Amino acid sequence: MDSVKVALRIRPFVSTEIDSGCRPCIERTPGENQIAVGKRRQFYTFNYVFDEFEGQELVYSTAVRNLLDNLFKGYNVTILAYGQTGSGKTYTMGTNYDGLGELGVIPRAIVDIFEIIKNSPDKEVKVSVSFLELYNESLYDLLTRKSREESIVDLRESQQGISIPGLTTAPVNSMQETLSYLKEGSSGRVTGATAMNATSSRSHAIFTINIRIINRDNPKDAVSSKFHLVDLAGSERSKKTGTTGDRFKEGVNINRGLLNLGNVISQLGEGCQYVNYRDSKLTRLLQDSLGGNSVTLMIACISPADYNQDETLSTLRYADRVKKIKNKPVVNQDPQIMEITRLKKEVMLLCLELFFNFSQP
Ligand SMILES: Nc1ncnc2c1ncn2[C@@H]1O[C@H](COP(=O)(O)OP(=O)(O)OP(=O)(O)O)[C@@H](O)[C@H]1O
Repeated sequence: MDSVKVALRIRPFVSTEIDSGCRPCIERTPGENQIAVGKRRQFYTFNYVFDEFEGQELVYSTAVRNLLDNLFKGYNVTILAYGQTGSGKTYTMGTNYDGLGELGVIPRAIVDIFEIIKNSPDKEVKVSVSFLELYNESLYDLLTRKSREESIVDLRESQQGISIPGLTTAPVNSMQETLSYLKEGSSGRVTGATAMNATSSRSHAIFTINIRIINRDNPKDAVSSKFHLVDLAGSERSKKTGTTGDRFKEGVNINRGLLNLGNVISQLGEGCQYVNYRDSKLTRLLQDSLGGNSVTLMIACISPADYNQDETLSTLRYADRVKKIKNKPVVNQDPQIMEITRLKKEVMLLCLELFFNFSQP
């Protein structure tokens, strides 16, 4: 089993691209999961490629449905939608679910999870959900009834792993109930207009489905897993998105989080003993779902337009780094051990500094 897979999704041209006379810059190799970009024909291959003619059902049934098996076996599963602003992440994930139109990944997965539970009478399955927004390095609980200012929560790290005290974790018993939480939470997410997308998501949205499966014949036989469905904020260049002021600051934070995520992913790929999860909230939050006992799918979303070719190439390079992780090493994430290593490094540096100071004539 590959623990990391990458799917590429090319969205259709949107009306603004058609109106401004954009030309396609992506060519798909027929019958292959491969594309060529631009006049120089730079080739990229992924586990899956979905072009503009392939809809939500095909994306879900090909790349996502099979991951649910892992979830029910006790693996943490993470799906990350990555791409520049306006490339189709929210559409693909179905994060802004309103019950209308073609369903994205999250609502389809919810439907299937409850179908699996219905067909497993020998198991008692407990499901709960939470919905977080990471905006400007602050975490907001999207399911709380509190005011926006009071809905800020924070991460706590202990030997048991990462926890978020005070986060609403709502037990759910049906598909309808779960979908209503998705709908309720997404209505509170921060959006803002950039030159590239009128309702650009300015935050990372993380919808989490927690599952506990207990064997009715043997209650000691139980497994727990987490399904993180992450709609990342758009990677962007402020010049192109035309952002200034608050929007610019948001952009800086978004890009920093995505850069750290990329670094963590590279370190996992290189088999590094220590991984810098601590550099951003996004990576700390996803720590137990990126390393170790987990399965990850990245859906890299791109626009087909030549106007966006540079951003498309940067998304493809990012996705290519992710693809290189074949099987994640089980990484020592014990915060105490990481802290000791950090302290050891500091002591060594201090000793060196002292040595050089004293050896000066
Ligand atoms: N595969 C697709 N088929 C049809 N329309 C699509 C597809 N993907 C995206 N779109 C449309 O493109 C527009 C931008 O998509 P979306 O808002 O999902 O982008 P995004 O990557 O989430 O942007 P941001 O990062 O700014 O939030 C929307 O109008 C959406 O409906």
